[in-house]
Amino acid sequence: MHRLATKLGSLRMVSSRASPVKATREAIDAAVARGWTVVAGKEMGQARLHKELAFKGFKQAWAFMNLVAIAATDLKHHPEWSNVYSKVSINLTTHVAEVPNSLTVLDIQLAERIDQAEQITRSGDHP
Ligand SMILES: C[C@H](O)[C@H](O)[C@H]1CNC2=NC(N)=NC(=O)C2=N1
Repeated sequence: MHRLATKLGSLRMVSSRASPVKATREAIDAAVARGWTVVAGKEMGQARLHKELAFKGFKQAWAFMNLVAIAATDLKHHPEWSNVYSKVSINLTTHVAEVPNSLTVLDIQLAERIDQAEQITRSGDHP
């Protein structure tokens, strides 16, 4: 009995998080209209949304990244990004998309939150 219980317990450990669904064409087009680029996935990779941002300086770039970190934590969906001084380069993709090699609603939601974070940061007074 013990072994069966252990086995069942391990099964329960499997994440119940459903795979995020494919983003709609309209949502992707809206992101592209806001400056995002769709990069087709490589053989093993996933399709991704890409954006490059330039800020006034490092502090403003960092303030932006801090806002994005909050959004990513909320969504449990995280960017693949890099920062060089005032520049931030962002890729959004879903590791376990329901439809392989597709952009998902989480990529779209995070892109929307990133664009809000950009507007907030640029309206602020971060040198
Ligand atoms: C358990 C955790 O929430 C998952 O592994 C999340 C973490 N952040 C993530 N971020 C991204 N971009 N894709 C994912 O599939 C993903 N999965």
